[in-house]
Amino acid sequence: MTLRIAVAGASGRMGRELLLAVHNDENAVLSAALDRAGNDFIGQDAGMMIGAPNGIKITDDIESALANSDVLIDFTRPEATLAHLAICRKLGVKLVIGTTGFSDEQKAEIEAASKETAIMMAPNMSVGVNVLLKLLQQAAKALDEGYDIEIVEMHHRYKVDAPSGTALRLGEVIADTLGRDLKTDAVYGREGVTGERDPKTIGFATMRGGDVVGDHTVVFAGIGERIEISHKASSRATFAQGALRASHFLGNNKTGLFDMHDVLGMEK
Ligand SMILES: NC(=O)C1=CN([C@@H]2O[C@H](COP(=O)(O)OP(=O)(O)OC[C@H]3O[C@@H](n4cnc5c(N)ncnc54)[C@H](OP(=O)(O)O)[C@@H]3O)[C@@H](O)[C@H]2O)C=CC1
Ligand SMILES: O=C(O)C1=N[C@H](C(=O)O)C[C@H](O)C1
Repeated sequence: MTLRIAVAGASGRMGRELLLAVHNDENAVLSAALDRAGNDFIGQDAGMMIGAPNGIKITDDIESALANSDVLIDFTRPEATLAHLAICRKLGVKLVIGTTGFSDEQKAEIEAASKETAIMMAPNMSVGVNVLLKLLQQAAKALDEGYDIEIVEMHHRYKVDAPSGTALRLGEVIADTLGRDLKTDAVYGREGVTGERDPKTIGFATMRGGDVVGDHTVVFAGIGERIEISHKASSRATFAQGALRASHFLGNNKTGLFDMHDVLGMEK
């Protein structure tokens, strides 16, 4: 069956990559392209974003755009994703959410909506990062005592949220594995006379610059040795391929909240 996929934030960095991925998928068709009201590309042919006109005009009319769509792929901003979510919920359109930077309340709203339509949400849709999340559980179990845990991430100069959604997920997985609570144990950057490191903390360091697609490193630092586990994305195509895979996965589910481990068939 050909899946009808709508893309939100169509003129954005991920939006363009998603348009290309859908264009190249013989089992999917672009059903709509959305962008923000006032965006320069509203009314233009979405295919122009990838040099292949397709007759689908970029629109800010969410409801009309989604009326003939099976799935919406959304890599935008939290407030936009929630506006799209409300319409997806109403129309029963499935949703792949790549947006990061949600508050706890916003995440709860997404979870509630998943009782009415199927949703896949992941801060990082690359296969590599989702394998890294699994490796981390093993490493954290073995390195619980005597190793300080720090998470370092670097992204391009245009990124608006920090730490990255992926870095936060890495921290959550480590905290869950070790029975710790990231809400109390996270330290987001250090400055001045900080005192010695509290062993139960999980530190985060954020760098921004240039065109870095997405680098993440988890450091387990002990006395006499240090383990570093890294993932470096060199192209956004890896995220778009994950989103496309997730869209097809949702085709088989009516409701529920899923993550990339479900999509990839990896053990929970
Ligand atoms: N899960 C994953 O694997 C990945 C997640 N991401 C996340 O995806 C999101 C987007 O990243 P990126 O593509 O680089 O960002 P961009 O800024 O390049 O694109 C965002 C798009 O969303 C649109 N937008 C912004 N606000 C609204 C709004 N209120 N209503 C409708 N549309 C809106 C923007 O329009 P305008 O330009 O007019 O503001 C733009 O087209 C981020 O949260 C990022 O962290 C990124 C890569 C991978
Ligand atoms: O904004 C980005 O670019 C990215 N955001 C995601 C995040 O916040 O983790 C994933 C990826 O690293 C790129």
